[in-house]
Amino acid sequence: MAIDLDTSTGTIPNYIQESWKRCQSKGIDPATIDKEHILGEYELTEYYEQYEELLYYSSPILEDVYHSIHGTEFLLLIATPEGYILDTLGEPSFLQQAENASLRKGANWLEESKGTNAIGTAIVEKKPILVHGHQHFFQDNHFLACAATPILDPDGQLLGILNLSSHQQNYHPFALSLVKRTAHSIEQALLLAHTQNQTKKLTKDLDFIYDHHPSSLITINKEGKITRLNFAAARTIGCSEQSTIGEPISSIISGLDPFTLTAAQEQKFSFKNQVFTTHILISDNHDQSCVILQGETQKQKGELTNRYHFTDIISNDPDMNETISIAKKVATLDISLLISGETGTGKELFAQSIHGASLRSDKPFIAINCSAIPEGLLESELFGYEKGAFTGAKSQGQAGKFEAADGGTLFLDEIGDMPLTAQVTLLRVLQERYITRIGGITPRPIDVRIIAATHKDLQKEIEAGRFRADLYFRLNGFTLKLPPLRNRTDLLLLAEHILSRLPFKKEKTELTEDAKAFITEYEWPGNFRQLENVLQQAAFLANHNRITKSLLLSLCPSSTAPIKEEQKREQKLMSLREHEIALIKQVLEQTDGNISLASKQLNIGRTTLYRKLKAYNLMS
Ligand SMILES: Nc1ncnc2c1ncn2[C@@H]1O[C@H](COP(=O)(O)OP(=O)(O)OP(=O)(O)O)[C@@H](O)[C@H]1O
Repeated sequence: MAIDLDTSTGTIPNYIQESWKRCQSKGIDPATIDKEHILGEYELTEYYEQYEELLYYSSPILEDVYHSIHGTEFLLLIATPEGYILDTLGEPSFLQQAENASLRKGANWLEESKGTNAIGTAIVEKKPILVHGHQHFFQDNHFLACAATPILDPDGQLLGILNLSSHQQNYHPFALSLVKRTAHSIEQALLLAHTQNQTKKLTKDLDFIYDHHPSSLITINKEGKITRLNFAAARTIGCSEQSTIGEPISSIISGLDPFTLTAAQEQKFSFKNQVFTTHILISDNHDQSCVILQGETQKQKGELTNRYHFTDIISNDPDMNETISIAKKVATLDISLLISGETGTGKELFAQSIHGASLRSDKPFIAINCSAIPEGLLESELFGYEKGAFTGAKSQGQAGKFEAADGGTLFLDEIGDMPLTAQVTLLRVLQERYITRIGGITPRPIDVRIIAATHKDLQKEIEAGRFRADLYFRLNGFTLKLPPLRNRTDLLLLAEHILSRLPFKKEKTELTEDAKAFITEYEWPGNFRQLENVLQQAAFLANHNRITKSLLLSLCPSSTAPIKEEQKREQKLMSLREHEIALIKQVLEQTDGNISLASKQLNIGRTTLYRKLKAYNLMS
């Protein structure tokens, strides 16, 4: 039978006429439905996955609708924008007829397959469609009355079609409005879920920004107690998050009174030898305030401020404790000190702590690394120069480290690497307590305490003619020897300390029993710094916040087992050395030879890097 396209009666809606024309132009025969393709289980599952969200949020709503119109002969269904029916819900008495007409899961109801029909035409028109009886293009479907409407996703894109079908005799005039209201409820549910996800994501992003913000951020409640702090704040105040949450901010940061903080006014206070400015952000409900601490580094003429104190030295080792108590005593005596110890044993930590406990603590602590400065420049760095003293000199001249440290402490790191000519000048300065800038004639009095440090055996250096004996005796008012990690009995305490103040980790990281055994037995050639590096990396990589022995082994180059015997140690040091040389070369290449950048990437001090470059003959 041909469809009568004479619509002069005006009873056929336009969208039906348009659809009929589309079907005719495609040559679809209204008398025969083509052999249709019904999705198999596998294909259907793929669609279920693709439209999981639509099905998840629509099914409880469809259940509700089903119960409210229960008893009438109808079928509710959800179809994809590709026309495939994904889910059906209906009265068993009508279900069989519907199935016979292919209103079932996996069937396709695009106009191309089924001619004019509510699902297919709603997909084309993207609006609610009612197709009644003979308005269906195929004769076999004339018994149906179907109302369908698009379901849009939160971005307004077509996500699916909701359709209500019944026998045309049972057609209810409210069918279309029911379908529209139901589709609207599904869209609302999708929108709500979408907004909640967005909010969650935003909260996550804001959390990330808070945690990783370079400023120190501390959130306090109305009672002035800390409710949250970020990594920078934990570093600034030197406490882990676990130990500070719930504590009054004034007990953690003495000098900061939370009750006098206002958004309008900054407050300045002094903490750990630094001046901090607070800015405050007050949240809407005034229950939580975010305090921003901004440190103003007290750079007093020099380049390095005193940061460490004796309280920063972690130890439960009898020898180390003895060294600390001696250091505390000699700190107040205004004599020169020599600190010896392997790399990473804490020489600079001690030097800063001694300065902090000395009568000079309010004056500068200036550090200079004698191995890091090219031989020809060391003297001008130490003693300064007058204008025009040499090519490239600043026109107004420059004060040296001795002048910068005036009244305070000058830390001469790696003194064993100081060239002999500079040793002569240094000795003269220490004897006369005057310096004369290079190229100048005016002697300037200086009042500086010298703390020198070395990882070398200076006695051997003297014997080899590389270090002046008279300078050694002048520097060595007292010698502090720092034990290497392998001789210490408190490695687990150090490890726990390092793990408790990880800048990037909030949860507690634990060591398994075999990891603890490994830590106490391993040789740790890089001492504290190596232990710290390895544990930080391990904490980062650990599964379920548990550091295992095998993880530590993988991070300690060339270590397959704890190494105690001499022979094994030799072997390890050899391969460690090779590994290290390759790594240093690679990083230097990547950083174009920039020592600061390279040392940062290698996570070692500039001093150590210079020393290694020298030792491995890598200085070009
Ligand atoms: N007992 C300790 N307690 C806490 N931290 C320590 C301790 N010993 C060393 N450290 C830390 O180890 C790192 C290395 O210390 P430091 O720079 O003082 O060593 P160093 O002997 O001067 O090293 P280098 O010879 O390579 O310059 C620093 O981050 C320091 O804070």
